[in-house]
Amino acid sequence: MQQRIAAHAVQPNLSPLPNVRNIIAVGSGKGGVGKSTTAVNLAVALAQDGARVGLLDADIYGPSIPMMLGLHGRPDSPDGKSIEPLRAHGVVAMSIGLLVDQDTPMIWRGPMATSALSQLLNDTRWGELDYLIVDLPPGTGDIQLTLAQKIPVAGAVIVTTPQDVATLDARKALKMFEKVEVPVLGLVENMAVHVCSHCGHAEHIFGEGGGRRMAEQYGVPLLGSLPLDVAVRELGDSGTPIVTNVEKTATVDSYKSTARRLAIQLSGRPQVARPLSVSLLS
Ligand SMILES: Nc1ncnc2c1ncn2[C@@H]1O[C@H](COP(=O)(O)OP(=O)(O)OP(=O)(O)O)[C@@H](O)[C@H]1O
Repeated sequence: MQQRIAAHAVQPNLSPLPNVRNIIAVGSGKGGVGKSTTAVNLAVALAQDGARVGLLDADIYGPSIPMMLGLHGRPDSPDGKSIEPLRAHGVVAMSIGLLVDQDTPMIWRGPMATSALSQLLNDTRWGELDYLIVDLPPGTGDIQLTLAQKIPVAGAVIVTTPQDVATLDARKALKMFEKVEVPVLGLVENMAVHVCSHCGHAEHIFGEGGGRRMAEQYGVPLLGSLPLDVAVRELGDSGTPIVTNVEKTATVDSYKSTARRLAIQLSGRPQVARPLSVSLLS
């Protein structure tokens, strides 16, 4: 039988979800930095390495995971209570975007949004998972803080671009996770460099080295620097995350190595015995 990934410690006052060994939150201080794209590709890359992976789209106001994974149709609820996640590219996924009309704007206030997410987390039939990646809403407001406090996470990943305005907000995300005792497993610097597909010229459109500087300053690992690559956007829009591309490109490599570094960072955290108790979020 294949060796399974261990469960790692969560916030001191919470218990891990049964059957879900490690919840990893993906956050960003700022919107539009590529948090969802990164979450999707990391989830698929971990599954490609043999892990059992789930993806929860907690970006309730702009759920983009269904499109990025190419998911269609409504999830089943055989008993009228629990919901069956949908499956794509080796990952099981759940999103509020699968349960409401695409054109319906989410106008919920904080408490409603967090209780809807708690329900999605608890009522989805995830099955046995090694990793559940949670794509948080962008920012560091009340909703994000409440989620970081209530979801029993083993660690967080912060996505930023190298630009000063993005790293400034990413620092706030880092502080937010520290405040609620969620270990930051590392930073991912997205859109770090653009290589012209015609002439090969490398250009640092959003500045150079912002992610590395921030990682060094705060003593957190830089899990990866991902290029700005039109294929990431095109494939994301068509529901086939770039890591599913059989062509071995530098971009595919950088996502896969980022996923491996993430798994290694998590494996160094304190382990817990097999989770038995049910975590009830309110
Ligand atoms: N490395 C990349 N190269 C090219 N395009 C990218 C890259 N990363 C993300 N994108 C594109 O940038 C846009 C924003 O990405 P995404 O939706 O993942 O960001 P986000 O931070 O989750 O946004 P939001 O704050 O709205 O949730 C998308 O069109 C996506 O395809």
